[in-house]
Amino acid sequence: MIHDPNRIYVFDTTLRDGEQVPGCQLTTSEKIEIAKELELLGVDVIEAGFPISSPGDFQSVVELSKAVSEPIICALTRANNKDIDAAVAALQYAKRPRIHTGIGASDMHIQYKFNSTREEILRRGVEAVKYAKKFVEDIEFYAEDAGRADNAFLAQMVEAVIAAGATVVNIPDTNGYCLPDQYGAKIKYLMDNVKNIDQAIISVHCHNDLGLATANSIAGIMNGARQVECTINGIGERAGNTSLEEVAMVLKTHTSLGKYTNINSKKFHQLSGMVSRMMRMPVQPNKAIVGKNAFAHSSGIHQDGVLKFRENYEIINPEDVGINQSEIILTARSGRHALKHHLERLGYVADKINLEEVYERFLILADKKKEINDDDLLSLMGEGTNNYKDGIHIKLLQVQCGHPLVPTSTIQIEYKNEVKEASATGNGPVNATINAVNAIIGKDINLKELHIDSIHGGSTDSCKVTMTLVYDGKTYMGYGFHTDIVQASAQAYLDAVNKFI
Ligand SMILES: CC(=O)SCCNC(=O)CCNC(=O)[C@H](O)C(C)(C)COP(=O)(O)OP(=O)(O)OC[C@H]1O[C@@H](n2cnc3c(N)ncnc32)[C@H](O)[C@@H]1OP(=O)(O)O
Ligand SMILES: CC(C)C(=O)C(=O)O
Ligand SMILES: [Mg+2]
Repeated sequence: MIHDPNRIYVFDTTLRDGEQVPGCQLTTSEKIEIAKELELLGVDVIEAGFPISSPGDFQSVVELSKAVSEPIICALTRANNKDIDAAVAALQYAKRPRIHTGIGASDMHIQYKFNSTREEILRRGVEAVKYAKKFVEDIEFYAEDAGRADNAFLAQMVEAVIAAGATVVNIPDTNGYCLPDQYGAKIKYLMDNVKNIDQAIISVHCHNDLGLATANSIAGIMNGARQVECTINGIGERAGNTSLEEVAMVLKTHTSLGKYTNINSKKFHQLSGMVSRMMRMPVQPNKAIVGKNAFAHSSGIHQDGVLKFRENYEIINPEDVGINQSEIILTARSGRHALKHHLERLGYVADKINLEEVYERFLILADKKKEINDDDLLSLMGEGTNNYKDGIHIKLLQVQCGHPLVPTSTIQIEYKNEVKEASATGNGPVNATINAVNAIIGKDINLKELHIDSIHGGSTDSCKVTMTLVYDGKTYMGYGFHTDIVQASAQAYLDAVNKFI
């Protein structure tokens, strides 16, 4: 244990509370894969399962104990000997085992779940800690539904279980009921009123029924809790648990709080995807930190602001959570700055583009489509007649080909208000067309690569032509779209030529 009071221990319960969610059950090997990633993430404790619950969960705790060396491996039990025996057996290979036992602490649970009394429940909790302590040194006690429990009784319970040997005491807001100031005050009450509180670590375990799990956890930490229980992507019973990535980033972003964890946040993006895929549990797009849109900007004013200075609209550097860079999503709400940004990314030279004209057509397309992707942009640039100020435009194109003709192309192009025409032959209609263009512009151009793809497939489809030209030692890309392969190729060639002419 580290004795710095500002070091917050991260207790990950993705594989226990997270895995309780319907449909999220994992095989042992999937659990091991996630556990190894959690170890690399830097969590301090991995709650591996509830061994009494099924032979499969028991075996998972056994195998995980063997596979993971650095974090503490924790197993959950109810406050009874049978559950604890199972946990002890499952943890036999753990290098640093912990038993997490406990019982309901609210009057609601005491009366309506256990049909019991405070005294009896307190006795059962203490007995469980004492029993578990015979086998494992590190015992965490949970006072279930502590969020709704009477503070004076809770303090009595916490003091008694610490005296019985609990090393960590978990104060769960099991039903996500508390407000942040209530929950913070509850932790403070315990810190101020439990005589032996310095002999244990207080842990926060908050559920998200009112969307307050992260806020409550932070409130608990700021009032003396030194361990936070959480899950990747915030998965867990009902509305979920506190999300690990949110708590870690709150503490990292607000350095003035003076608290820190051992978490390597650069792994968040990858690990969130892995947990989501394995548990078949999609992450909501607007989820903080790891949602698809957490670093995506889609309205023109924001996009302009981000492009000018990232921090105008980003409080977190995406690289800090494992995302290369934020995204500028083109929609009908985007402006010219965003459009220009993407066209430049695709190789178009800004001061050669007729931005006003392209933007006008972009808006018409964007009103019909939710999102404009690269193919749409290339299509807009390939199909437009006035995309380039002073650029070369095709006025006419005619080809003759087929067996046994010699492929011949005649092209008329307009450049700076002058129309020029040439004909040429080639080994095919595309080659003939390129030769005809070269005959007009008279430059030494090397066509390095040519790709022709249909966009969706089928002979009635539009095709996309991508060309790479080398001119004067520099490489230029060009794109063309058309249902006619030769027309699309001529467009792609001139698209690249317009970038340097
Ligand atoms: C807040 C939480 O997340 S707690 C963890 C929740 N996770 C799970 O429940 C998943 C694993 N659970 C299971 O596999 C099963 O429920 C088992 C194996 C634990 C128990 O199964 P069963 O014996 O069939 O009991 P069942 O689940 O129907 O009922 C729970 C029993 O445990 C008792 N119980 C509940 N919590 C506790 C506790 N902390 N300490 C002692 N007893 C408890 C209930 O009062 C009830 O007992 P009763 O039969 O005397 O009324
Ligand atoms: C088992 C306990 C810690 C729990 O998950 C809760 O109270 O939410
Ligand atoms: Mg829980």
